[in-house]
Amino acid sequence: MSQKLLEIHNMTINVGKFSLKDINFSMNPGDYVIILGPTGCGKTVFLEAIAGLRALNNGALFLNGKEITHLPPECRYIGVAYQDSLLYPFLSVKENILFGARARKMAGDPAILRRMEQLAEAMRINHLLDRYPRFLSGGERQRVSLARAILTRPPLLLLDEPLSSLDQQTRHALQDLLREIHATESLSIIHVTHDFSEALQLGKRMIVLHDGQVEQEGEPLDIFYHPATEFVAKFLQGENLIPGQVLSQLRFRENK
Ligand SMILES: Nc1ncnc2c1ncn2[C@@H]1O[C@H](COP(=O)(O)OP(=O)(O)OP(=O)(O)O)[C@@H](O)[C@H]1O
Repeated sequence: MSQKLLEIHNMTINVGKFSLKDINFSMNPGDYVIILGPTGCGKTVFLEAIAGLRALNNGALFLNGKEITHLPPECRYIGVAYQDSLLYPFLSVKENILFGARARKMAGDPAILRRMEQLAEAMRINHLLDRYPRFLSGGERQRVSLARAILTRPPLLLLDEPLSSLDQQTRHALQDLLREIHATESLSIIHVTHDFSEALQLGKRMIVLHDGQVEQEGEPLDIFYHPATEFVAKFLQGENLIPGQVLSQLRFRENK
């Protein structure tokens, strides 16, 4: 059997009055997994635990078969991009993209500089390399943030609502880009969103979280048509997608 990329065994995390309870999860290399759920259900805590920013109260994490439960974030080499692109305002686009490489003393390596240029072209930001973040649009900032997160080819990319502060047109363009780079860069992605139509556009697999627990797991469309619990049914009903619209969105995805 092939090696799992990520395995989570009985993960429990208590933060204040909230608990992420006894999560079991695994993914294969190349998977694009969506974590969907309402505000406050624990999506960010889930990602932060994988990134190493939250300690577990119970359970264990494995990356490529190696236990990482107690490994600090900088030793996990996991890429992360957030809703707010969190670019350094005093660094140019080029310097922002190279930031992680600089921390790992790779920024002067000609291979990394070539990789940065090739990525900037793939992300359609090669004309922006000398600009500073305050002179970029929201969509351009997110492209830079994604390029920075994947520059050093992380084994896993974590996306925490990276598109939710963008207007609809920019969001759709970035969804196309994410689909493209997932394939061309052979990325493994966990993408947190509370937007089911985004899940439908991007993920082959989806986990619905509710109050710190996995409520349902499966293919997005399958979950839409066969919600396992009343909560999932009501949550997806709230998306106001009628089945015809769901199918047309899927056709859009398959035609791409
Ligand atoms: N440091 C903390 N102290 C106390 N409670 C916390 C802390 N961090 C997070 N929480 C709580 O944990 C719960 C889960 O938070 P989390 O940020 O993971 O939710 P989320 O699903 O990502 O929500 P959203 O979609 O709004 O970003 C929330 O109730 C939040 O208030």
